[in-house]
Amino acid sequence: MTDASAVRLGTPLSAAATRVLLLGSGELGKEVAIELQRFGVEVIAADRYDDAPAMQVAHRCHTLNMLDPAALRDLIAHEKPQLVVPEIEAIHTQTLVELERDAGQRVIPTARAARLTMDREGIRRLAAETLGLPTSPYRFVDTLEEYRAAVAAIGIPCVVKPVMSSSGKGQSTVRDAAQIDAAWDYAQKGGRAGQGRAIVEGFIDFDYEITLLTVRHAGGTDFCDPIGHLQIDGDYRESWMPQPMSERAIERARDIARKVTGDLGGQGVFGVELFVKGDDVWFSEVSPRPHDTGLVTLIGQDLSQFALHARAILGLPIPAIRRHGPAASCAVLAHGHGVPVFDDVGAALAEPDTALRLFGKPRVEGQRRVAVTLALGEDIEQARAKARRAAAALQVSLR
Ligand SMILES: Nc1ncnc2c1ncn2[C@@H]1O[C@H](COP(=O)(O)OP(=O)(O)OP(=O)(O)O)[C@@H](O)[C@H]1O
Ligand SMILES: NCC(=O)N[C@@H]1O[C@H](COP(=O)([O-])[O-])[C@@H](O)[C@H]1O
Ligand SMILES: [Mg+2]
Repeated sequence: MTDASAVRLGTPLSAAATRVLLLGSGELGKEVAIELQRFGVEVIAADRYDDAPAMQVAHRCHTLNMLDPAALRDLIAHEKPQLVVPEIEAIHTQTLVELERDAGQRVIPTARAARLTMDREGIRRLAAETLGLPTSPYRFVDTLEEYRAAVAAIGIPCVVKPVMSSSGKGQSTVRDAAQIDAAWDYAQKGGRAGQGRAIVEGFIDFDYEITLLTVRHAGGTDFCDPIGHLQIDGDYRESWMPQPMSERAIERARDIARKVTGDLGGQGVFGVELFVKGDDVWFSEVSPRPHDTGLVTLIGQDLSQFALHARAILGLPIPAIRRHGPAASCAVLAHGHGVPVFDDVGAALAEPDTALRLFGKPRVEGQRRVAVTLALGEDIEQARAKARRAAAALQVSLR
C-alpha cells in the first residue's frame, strides 16, 4: 500500500532523485539537510550568502536574494524540487503561494503557512481574530503618530516590533515614557523590509515561556515535551526540556497548538511559542519549521526536531518519540568582525552527556550565533548548568 502523502525516495543525482530545496541554509537547515541526506534525498541549499551552514552539507547550492520574486521563481523552475522547504521567514512567500496554486508545487508545510508567518500581522490576526486564541493585546501602526496613540491605548510596559523581523531584530520593550520614541526608531531600522509597519503588544508578565514543538505527519499530530527558554533582547540564549507545567496549562498549550497548526495545515514540525502564567496560556507566534529553541532536541530525544521534520515532510511514520531525560542547550554568540575560530573544544566536551554543534558560519559582522552546546542532567538545573559550562569553556575568536 502506498500512502498518498509519501514521497518516493530515489537516488540523489540520478533521474529518479527526490529533490528538496531548502530556502534558508542556517544552523537549523543544516541539521534538516543532514537528516534528509540519511534518506538519500538530493538536497539543494539556498540562502542570501555563500557557504551558509546547510550549503556545506548539501548536494548543490545557490546564492540569491530570496525576497526577489523573479530570482526565486527562476531557482524553483531550474531545480524542479518535489518539495520546497522554507528555513527562514525572509522569502518572497507570495511567489510560493502562486507556484503552489498554479503549478502544484509542494511547499512545506503549505505556502499559506509560510506567507502568514512571514508577517506578524498575518499570523496574529489569524490566531486572535479568526481562531479566537488568547494573545497579548496588540495594534498595528504605520506612522509615529499612530504608534504613539497605540502605546497610549495599550499602556506601558509594551513591546514594539517590526512586522517583518525575527530573532529580536528591531524589537524593544518600552518600560517608561522616555523610551517611547527610541523604540519606534529601532523598529524602523531593524525590520527586514526596512522602514514600515510595526506591532505594539501589551507586555505579558509571564511566569515562563515555552516552545511546544508540534509535528503534523502522516499518522496524525504529536507534541514534544514543552521546551522552556530564556530570551535576551528577543533572542534565544538557553532552552531546556521538559519544562514543568500544570496539567491545565499543558492541556491549554496543546489545545492552542492543535488549533493553530491545524489551520496552517500541511506536514512538518511547527514551533508554537506560548507564554504561561499559572494555568493561563497566551499564544505568541509560530514557526512553520524547526525552531532555534528546539536545538535542545538534538540531545533530549531520539528523533530530534530535524529528524521529525524530515520524516514528516517525506510522509514517513513517527511511531514514537523517545525522551532522554532533562536536557538543555546554550547558544554561543560571537561578537566583532571576522571568521570564527574555536579553541578548547575539548574542554567544552569534557563532561559526560555533553555535545555541541559548530555551525560553520563563514563570517561574523557584529553579533551572530555560531554554535550551541547541549547537555543532559539529573534535573533541568543541572542540565542547564552543564550546557552553560560547556559554552563558557568554548573559546571563540574572530580572525
Ligand atoms: N508581548 C510580550 N510580552 C512579554 N514578552 C514578550 C512579548 N513579545 C515578545 N516578548 C519576548 O521577546 C521574545 C521574542 O519575541 P518574538 O518571538 O515575538 O520575536 P522574534 O523576533 O520573532 O523572535 P524569534 O524569531 O527568535 O522567535 C519572546 O520570546 C519573549 O521573551
Ligand atoms: N530565530 C530564527 C533562527 O534562529 N533561525 C536560524 O538562524 C539562521 C540565520 O542565522 P544568521 O542570522 O546568523 O544568518 C537561519 O537560517 C535559521 O537557521
Ligand atoms: Mg519568537
